[in-house]
Amino acid sequence: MAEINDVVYQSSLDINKKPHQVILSKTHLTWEAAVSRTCDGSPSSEPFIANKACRQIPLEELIAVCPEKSLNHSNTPTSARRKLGSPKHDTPLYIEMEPMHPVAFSIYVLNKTPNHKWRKKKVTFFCGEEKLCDTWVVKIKETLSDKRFNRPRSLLVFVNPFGGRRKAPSIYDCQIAPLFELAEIQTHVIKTTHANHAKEILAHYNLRTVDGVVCVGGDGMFTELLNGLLDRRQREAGILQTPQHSPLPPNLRIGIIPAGSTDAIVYTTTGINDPKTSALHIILGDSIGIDVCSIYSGQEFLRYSCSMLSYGYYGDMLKDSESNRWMGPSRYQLAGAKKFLGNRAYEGEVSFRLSSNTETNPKDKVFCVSGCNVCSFSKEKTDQQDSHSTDSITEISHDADGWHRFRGKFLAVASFTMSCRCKLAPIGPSPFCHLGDGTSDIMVVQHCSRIQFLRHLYRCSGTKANQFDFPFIKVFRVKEWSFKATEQKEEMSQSSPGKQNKSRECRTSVWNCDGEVLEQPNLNVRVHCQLVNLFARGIEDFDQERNFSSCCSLCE
Ligand SMILES: CCCCCCCCCCCCC/C=C/[C@@H](O)[C@H](COP(=O)(O)O)NC(C)=O
Ligand SMILES: Nc1ncnc2c1ncn2[C@@H]1O[C@H](COP(=O)(O)OP(=O)(O)O)[C@@H](O)[C@H]1O
Ligand SMILES: [Ca+2]
Repeated sequence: MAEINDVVYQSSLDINKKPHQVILSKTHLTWEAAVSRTCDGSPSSEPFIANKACRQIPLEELIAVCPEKSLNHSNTPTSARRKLGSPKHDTPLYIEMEPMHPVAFSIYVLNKTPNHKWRKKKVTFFCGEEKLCDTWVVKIKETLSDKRFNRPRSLLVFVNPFGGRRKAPSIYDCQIAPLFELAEIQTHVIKTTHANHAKEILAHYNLRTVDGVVCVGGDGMFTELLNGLLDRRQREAGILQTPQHSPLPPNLRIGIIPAGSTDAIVYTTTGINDPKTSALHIILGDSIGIDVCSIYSGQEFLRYSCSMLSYGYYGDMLKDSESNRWMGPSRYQLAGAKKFLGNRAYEGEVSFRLSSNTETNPKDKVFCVSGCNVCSFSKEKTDQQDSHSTDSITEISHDADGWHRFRGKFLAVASFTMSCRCKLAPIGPSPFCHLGDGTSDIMVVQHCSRIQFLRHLYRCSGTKANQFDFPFIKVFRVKEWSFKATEQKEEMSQSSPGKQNKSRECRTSVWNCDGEVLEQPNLNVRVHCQLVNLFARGIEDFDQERNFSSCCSLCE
């Protein structure tokens, strides 16, 4: 076994009835078969192949440790109540046994499976005596509670019983609560009774008693928590929510257990929409800073958002879908098809300030991954005011103040502050968008034929990342932007002028903001780099995962 630094505790313990030397250090739990033996039982002259008999677990991946109350040394489950007497007895006879003192403990280790799905794996250590077992459990728990692991001990959980397929309560009770219990996380669980219930509670709750806030629901429910925490923080700090002020970050991390319709935020921050995976990210204390947009209508603050904000096609689709909430997630497909057939274009002007990160752009083929360099070294963190030159963008007028303007008739205008992966769009409608670079990707779909728009939508649902490669689509990486709808005009009916048949045609759409309708068409939006932290780590490199899962025979 390689030399291990910072040893906290070590002893010989049995795993699968074989003696092992087990070492707890400040960073790892390591075990190695104590004596290697050949097939005939005699000591081997060859050392064990490292990955067959030695296992090293980084403590960041240790989910929990528990004494095994029902195991004795010979690995036979026993019971405190034992059945006696002959099988002929109608009523079995029981005698009370002394409760068993645990002589074994189990650890639950993170098991990364393909497609970013996480599960737990159990390894049991037999100690032979109660005292040694107690010492091991205490030592491991003490080490894991070190601040550097940043694990939550107490959580406030909101369950939205009306989100998605209405399964949030059963998902929480059956899949998530047992995991939190295993990890000894205290929870205060609140089942919401109405929209904005969670936000109301967050306005007054004693947040010092918890280490994080969790929602069991969709993107809309997450956005409620995001707004609740940010509003509270600004109010307490006396920060005005105006376009001239920068919001302060909340002190708590947010966790999302997916139980909504789209679940784009969870998908984009963990790589999958799987409730147990999300719970494990929370238990292990993962943390990632994500960008948040503040949205205003003139000077009036409207709300915060961190995924998709879109006008025209996706706005109309959302508004239409609201009356069909009973359909669950498929309401979006029906409304999407209807609005596609309408092929409605809206006139307006998009203006924006480009990102200071000149080396990146929405088509640069650089995915945001866990530990992403673009996010880590983003210049937007320092809130730089200078935008780089945009000489290559010819159709756009630029002002001396760094603002660029783009006027036209649009089928859709959308800003993506993260790639917004979801089942419908597996690498996201803006695949190279970053979680924490301080920018949003603005997409403008100019008026085009249905077949052209369908080709764009179809490409969004694929994995080639070529949905922007059309002449009628423009994309920009920006740190601030605004939209102004062209003024409505009252139109006199040309067909029957004598009847004075005035018709006011609705020429504006609505905004789809994380699945909520914003009725004000004219918005100004600023991106705040990594303003909130989530219990997640971004999408991990897949090769790394494959290497991990084949590391050890004990794991198989
Ligand atoms: C040929 C048809 C192909 C269709 C591909 C369409 C691409 C879809 C891109 C969807 C982007 C979703 C971004 C996330 C939005 C959510 O915040 C929002 C609300 O999510 P929630 O219902 O709260 O989970 N959902 C929707 C559909 O607007
Ligand atoms: N008990 C409730 N009844 C009705 N609406 C609720 C309730 N709790 C939360 N909401 C609202 O439901 C909206 C959608 O919830 P969400 O969990 O995102 O589901 P979905 O993904 O299906 O839209 C949220 O914006 C939230 O404000
Ligand atoms: Ca971003």
